[in-house]
Amino acid sequence: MTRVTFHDSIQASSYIYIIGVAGDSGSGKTTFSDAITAIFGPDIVSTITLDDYHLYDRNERAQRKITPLNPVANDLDRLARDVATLKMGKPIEKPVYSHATGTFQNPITFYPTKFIILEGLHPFATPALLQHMDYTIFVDPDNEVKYDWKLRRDVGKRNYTPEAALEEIQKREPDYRRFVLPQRASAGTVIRIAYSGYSKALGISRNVYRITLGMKPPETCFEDVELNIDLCGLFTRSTHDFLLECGTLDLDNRRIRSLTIDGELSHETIHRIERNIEKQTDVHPIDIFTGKEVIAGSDLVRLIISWQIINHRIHIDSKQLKG
Ligand SMILES: Nc1ncnc2c1ncn2[C@@H]1O[C@H](COP(=O)(O)OP(=O)(O)OP(=O)(O)O)[C@@H](O)[C@H]1O
Ligand SMILES: O=C(CO)[C@H](O)[C@H](O)COP(=O)(O)O
Repeated sequence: MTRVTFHDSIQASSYIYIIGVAGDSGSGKTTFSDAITAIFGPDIVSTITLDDYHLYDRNERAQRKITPLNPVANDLDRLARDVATLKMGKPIEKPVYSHATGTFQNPITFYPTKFIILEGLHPFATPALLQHMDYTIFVDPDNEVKYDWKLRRDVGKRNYTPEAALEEIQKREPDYRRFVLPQRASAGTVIRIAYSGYSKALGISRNVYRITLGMKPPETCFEDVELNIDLCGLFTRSTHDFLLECGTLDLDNRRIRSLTIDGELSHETIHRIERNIEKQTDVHPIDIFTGKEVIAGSDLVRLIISWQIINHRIHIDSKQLKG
């Protein structure tokens, strides 16, 4: 008898699963979204960047003295209508904003895939948007980390001078606090990123940060999660320092459990999680870590989040079958 795989059952189902990834500009949303795509496979995942829903181009924003973080500078009503259409399995005519020129291009027809990631400044900022979200993530780096990343990215890839990029960063901060940060309170998952407690240089040279993953208690629990720490290997083979800590995040008047990872773990430490995901998804091999001897916190967090999404998605199907 042929076994039905996760991919087959997802493809056969009409359910469109929406993942909202919110955070400031340059906070690492795309980096996390790309990892989810790599784990699930690009045939069933696509991403919409909400920058495409800006109402004004770069010049118009400057003239109106408004930042893109202000919801009124974005067509969030159109976005909510488009998400509703996609949820019904129908295509949309999606606007396109170019960061290379700071202007709009011709719209494109966007066909829904089974998982759609909406990443940007306001993916669940209004009730109309929030109601369509199946899974919500808020990416929350410390200002120090965020400013360093944004400066490097905007100068390197978006044609800003260092002075202009810095001025933009300072100008945006009040609007970030007022309009984007409040979404953290409704996010199911919060990812906090700080420079490593071992050394700041590790972030710049090896992408190693102190990552804290905060999660609302999940509707469905993980199956067979083992953080397979080989104690013998820890003393004989492990060459890097790392820290794993279970704690509590007090944020936005709520208290959630958290897992903090700092430093570099040997690949063997997370091997068992990878294998479990492969067993559940039939994606063989999940190789986002191929060639890596050591794994950092953001790698592990991407894996844990993907696994939680898989569990939640399977749960939706089983609820529909029962109901
Ligand atoms: N986990 C990470 N580890 C190391 N560097 C990162 C990480 N996340 C992001 N960065 C760095 O920060 C820069 C900005 O990240 P990214 O493009 O993912 O942010 P973003 O939130 O999608 O930005 P925007 O909304 O402005 O497009 C990247 O160019 C990358 O170099
Ligand atoms: O990253 C951003 C928001 O997520 C940008 O700041 C916004 O899209 C405006 O883009 P640009 O500065 O290229 O005109």
